[in-house]
Amino acid sequence: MEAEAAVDYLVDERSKAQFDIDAMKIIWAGGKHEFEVSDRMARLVASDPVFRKDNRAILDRKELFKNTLRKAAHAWKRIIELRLSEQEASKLRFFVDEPAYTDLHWGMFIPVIKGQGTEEQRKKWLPMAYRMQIIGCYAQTELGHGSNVQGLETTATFDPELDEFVIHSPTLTSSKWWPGGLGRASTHAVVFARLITDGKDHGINGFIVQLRSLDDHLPLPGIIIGDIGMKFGNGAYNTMDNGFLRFDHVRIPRDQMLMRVKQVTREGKVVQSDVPWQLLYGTMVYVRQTIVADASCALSRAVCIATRYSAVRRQFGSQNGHETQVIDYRTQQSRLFPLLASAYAFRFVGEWLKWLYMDVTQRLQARDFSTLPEAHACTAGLKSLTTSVTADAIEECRKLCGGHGYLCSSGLPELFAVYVPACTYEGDNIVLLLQVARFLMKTVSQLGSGERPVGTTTYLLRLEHLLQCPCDVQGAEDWLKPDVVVQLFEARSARMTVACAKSLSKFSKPEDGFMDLSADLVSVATAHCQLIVVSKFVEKLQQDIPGEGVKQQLEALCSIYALSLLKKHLGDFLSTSCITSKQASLANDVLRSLYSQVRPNAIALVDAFNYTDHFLGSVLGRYDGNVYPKLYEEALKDPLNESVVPDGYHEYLQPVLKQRLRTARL
Ligand SMILES: CCCCC/C=C\C/C=C\C/C=C\C=C\C(=O)SCCNC(=O)CCNC(=O)[C@H](O)C(C)(C)COP(=O)(O)OP(=O)(O)OC[C@H]1O[C@@H](n2cnc3c(N)ncnc32)[C@H](O)[C@@H]1OP(=O)(O)O
Ligand SMILES: Cc1cc2nc3c(=O)[nH]c(=O)nc-3n(C[C@H](O)[C@H](O)[C@H](O)COP(=O)(O)OP(=O)(O)OC[C@H]3O[C@@H](n4cnc5c(N)ncnc54)[C@H](O)[C@@H]3O)c2cc1C
Repeated sequence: MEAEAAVDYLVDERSKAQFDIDAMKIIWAGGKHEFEVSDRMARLVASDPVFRKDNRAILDRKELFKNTLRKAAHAWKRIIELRLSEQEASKLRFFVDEPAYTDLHWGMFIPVIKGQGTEEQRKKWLPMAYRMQIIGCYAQTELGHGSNVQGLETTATFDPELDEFVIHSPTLTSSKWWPGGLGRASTHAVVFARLITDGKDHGINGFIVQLRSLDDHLPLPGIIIGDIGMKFGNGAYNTMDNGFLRFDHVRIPRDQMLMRVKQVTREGKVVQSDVPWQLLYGTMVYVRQTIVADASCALSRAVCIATRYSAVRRQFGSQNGHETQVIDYRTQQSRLFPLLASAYAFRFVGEWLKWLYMDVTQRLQARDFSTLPEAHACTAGLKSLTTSVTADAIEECRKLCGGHGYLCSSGLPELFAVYVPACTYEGDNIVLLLQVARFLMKTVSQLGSGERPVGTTTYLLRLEHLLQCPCDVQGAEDWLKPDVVVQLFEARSARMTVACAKSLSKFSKPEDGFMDLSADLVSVATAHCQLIVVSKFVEKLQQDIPGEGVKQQLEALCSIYALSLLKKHLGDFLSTSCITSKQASLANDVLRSLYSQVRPNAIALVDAFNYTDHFLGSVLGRYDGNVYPKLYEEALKDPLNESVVPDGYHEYLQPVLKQRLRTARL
């Protein structure tokens, strides 16, 4: 193929933008400093050949894993050499874009010790972990139980004679199963086990357990350990060594029990400290909050690929002598632009959730535990909502790219395979929504007793009004009023919550009601979480938004986000009499005009994510839009094309062909 001059096939598209894209980049990144760090780290990774990732789909598991170890070691080397800050290091790992044991070491092992260890324990273990002299993972889930944490079977029995705990796996189903980084890399784990003293079961607690020798990496006596095997997709999450682990009466010193929530004294007495026992679940709250932030990254990445490709791809019709760009089809817009709007919506709700998490952490330090239930409900619900939408959206983006979306070189199959377990890990999404519903039912039931709802449930204080208020939409333009839209989402959520609470009250045992009504409870929780996302988008727009045209674009996206949800869940809004069918029809007209408003800005709106071609890893999403020659080039690189005649021709193809020839002659 001839060498081509550098051409930007999307230059016309970029010239149509009606807003200051540099200002939007800063909004997306969360600030100037965040933008600068992110941009610098992305370029650093993209320019380093060790971080190449275009061969992942064709490496076998062993090569793939070794390559991941190599990249993680190289990343660590660069972090040390360049003296990167924690923020820079974490961005660098993010742009390396390969699931690895380091995610669990930094993302769960260190946080669990920070959150559940005593001061003394933090002083002992964290410096070693920060220097990576030990590598840790989070070993909670077992073969038999994941969601039901209280059902875990691993035991930690106190032996007062030797002042030790004996960690044991009494059954096959008690084998730890899934922890990332456990299979091959970790030297240590925080293991969740039943605390048993003097024959009494005191429930679940975390214990720091060394798994492998720090000299030769061999498992320590009594430890049976390995990788659980290949997972969904080629490459994808198979760079991670999710592992199994069994204990045969493994002894650890008493001071390796994480003792912030419960302590065991030298005599074997269990002392419950004054912090709520639910702090044992605190690491999950922290990680769920990071997963929400991560959802906007995965979603924006898929949307960036699908949007750029939709502007390049032409099929049918005629536009100034060319066929029509597929992005100009209304059907393409109505599938793509709500996803673009969701990417921005999740970005802002993720920012807010980070703030909420920091707020609850500070309160906990000051021994104010009042906002913990709300933080749990928000992190659980938003983790569930954003990951489910993102996983479905990546698949939708693949379809938006037609046949080429199915090629690995589009980047979408791998993105989907890596992303989709987010609907399961850190809490199955349905199980988490049921937690939100439980919280809402409790909040409503306490309204009569004078308990004031807080934070995201404050709207329930206006319950009487929300149960009967009509929707204030007379003409199409009313749908663009944020207060009208927010009140509508509040009314829908309040009405669904009250209806479910009424149905629940008919059961003599609340648990029976929860079982029977669980599908409705999930819908209630979803409505509440969607309200949170819409409100936080609206609140973001009430802040100072610098940059020409930036606020207008975000306003359009906010309306698209809310109105496309309205369209998707029309049944909820109509059946609760929140809107009339006439109002629904007006909302649909407004959506169409909003799509027209976004259309000329679509490419600039995805450019604002500031993704490098290396990070996107997609021929279809290339910044320059030079899709076809690059697709051709990628095809030629496939190992099947290394020889003109394939391996196996002489054994398996030729004999068949020859036989057909003989048959034909007969
Ligand atoms: C840069 C960082 C990178 C980090 C990694 C980033 C991304 C991830 C990448 C890859 C994946 C990697 C790792 C994955 C790890 C894991 O998956 S770790 C395992 C996670 N496991 C789960 O999430 C299990 C889900 N199950 C649960 O959370 C609980 O068991 C469940 C809440 C479902 C039920 O618990 P149970 O005690 O049986 O519940 P109740 O319903 O009776 O609740 C009792 C009360 O406790 C409250 N509560 C429950 N959970 C929490 C919590 N987390 N915090 C605060 N409070 C909580 C609940 O509301 C009840 O309160 P009331 O009594 O009603 O007042
Ligand atoms: C890629 C990946 C990485 C992971 N990493 C880790 C890790 O590092 N450390 C760790 O400890 N764990 C890890 N896990 C485990 C993960 O946290 C669990 O798989 C997850 O919490 C779900 O639990 P489960 O597998 O028991 O699902 P189950 O609870 O068995 O779910 C099966 C089905 O039952 C339904 N269900 C379950 N309970 C209820 C209920 N009460 N009401 C209604 N429906 C219900 C669910 O909705 C689901 O449809 C990982 C998992 C994956 C996939």
